[in-house]
Order: sequence, then C-alpha cells, then structure tokens
Amino acid sequence: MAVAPSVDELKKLTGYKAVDDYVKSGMVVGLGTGSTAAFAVERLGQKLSSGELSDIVAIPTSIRTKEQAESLGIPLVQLDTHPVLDVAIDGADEVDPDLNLVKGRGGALLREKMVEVQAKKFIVIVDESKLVDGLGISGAMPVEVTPFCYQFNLDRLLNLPSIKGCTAKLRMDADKPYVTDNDNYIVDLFFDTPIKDAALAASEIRSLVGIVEHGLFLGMSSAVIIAGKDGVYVKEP
Ligand SMILES: O=C[C@H](O)[C@H](O)[C@H](O)COP(=O)(O)O
Repeated sequence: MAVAPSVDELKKLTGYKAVDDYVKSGMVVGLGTGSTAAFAVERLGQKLSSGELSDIVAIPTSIRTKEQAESLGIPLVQLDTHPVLDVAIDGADEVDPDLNLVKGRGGALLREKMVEVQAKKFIVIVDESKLVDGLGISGAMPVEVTPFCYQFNLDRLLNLPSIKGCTAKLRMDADKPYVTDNDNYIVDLFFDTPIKDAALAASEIRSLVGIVEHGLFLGMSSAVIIAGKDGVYVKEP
C-alpha cells in the first residue's frame, strides 16, 4: 500500500512546482516566508546553481528568507530599485474559496504584503489543510501594530463593528512581546465564526492610526497551488 505523503512533502511539491512553472530567467522574484515558501527558495537556489535559470534577482519578505536566499547564492535586491516584480511566491495560513488569504502567523505579513502587491503574478502555495470555507476560522488573524500604546491599539481593534465579538491577544515570545522584523508587535485576533465581511474588516482595521498592517490578503492571488492526498492542482480566480 502506498504511504501518504507527509505535510512537508506536500509543501515541497507546491514550492517546487511554483518555481518550475512560474519563474523564468531574467525575472524579478518575490520570495515569501514560512515553511512552505522555504521550499520555493530552495528550488530557486538549485535552479540557479545548476544554470537552469539565470539573471534572476529576488526580494525576500523577511530576515529569515533573506538569510536562506543568501546561503543559496540567490542575488537579492530591494523594492527601492525594483518596484515591480514579475512573480512572487508565498505560503498562506488560510485560503478561502475565492482565493482570499489570511497570512502572517509567522509574523512576516507587512513585508510580504509590500512585496506581493507589487508582483504581476502572486502565486500562493499551500497544502490542503490551509483551505477554509471562510477566513479567520482556523486560527489567528494577525495584525501588526505599533509597540507604542499597543494596549490602546488592541482595545480599538476590539471595538470595530466588522469584527465585533473577536478576541485579541498580544503575541508573545516566551515572556516578552513578539517583535517583527520591522520592530512592531503583533496582535492576533481570534474568531468563533468566519469573518462576515473581510473587505469591510480590512478597511476598518487599516483606518486605525497605530495599526501598521493586517493579515487579510484579499483579491491578491493570481493562482493557488494546492497539494493534497489526491495530488497537486492549481486554482485561479
Ligand atoms: O508570516 C508568515 C507567512 O504569512 C507565511 O507565509 C504563512 O504563515 C504560512 O506559513 P507556512 O507555510 O509555514 O504554513
């Protein structure tokens, strides 16, 4: 009897397929963050060192990804000099039926969103455990906030009509607040039922001064590569 692939094997299939199918020589490539995106970075490194791809520059979405890319010899640039990317590849925490996402459980949402909105194609790579019927139901919806008066930020989030009833927790790293690559904090929002109107929630959250960015990535996916027990398939909006 065939052994079912592990979650890591599924993640690897999606990361490798994203690079194989969407990255061509000469491109500017956005590199996501997390355990799934790491496989795409690995594949890009392999294809550059074998000469199968050339003339690639990449923009990492976190310090972790930057370090991985550097260790593989992937040439890195920044949005300052390369404001338009051909493609960005990243994982997600949740994918809904319309290919809207929750991202940021790994803390990288701000840089991810900055880079991924600038990409002509944003390719999302997930194992099928990330598929949800509605956003906000499988775990935290992260919001990056200023450390300055973070409790005030947290309280005002809880008062927003579109997300009324959620609970909010400051993300901790052992006994200290978790600090992002941008020296901000993360407030994780938890919901009992899916977020009813994610577009409204996104705009209300962003309207608060002191909120830096949220983990709702709406209308951004160009394609989602999904790996599951029945194989790998691609969904497009
Ligand atoms: O901040 C982290 C990112 O949004 C990740 O892309 C997301 O959390 C998915 O990570 P993983 O592939 O490790 O599940």
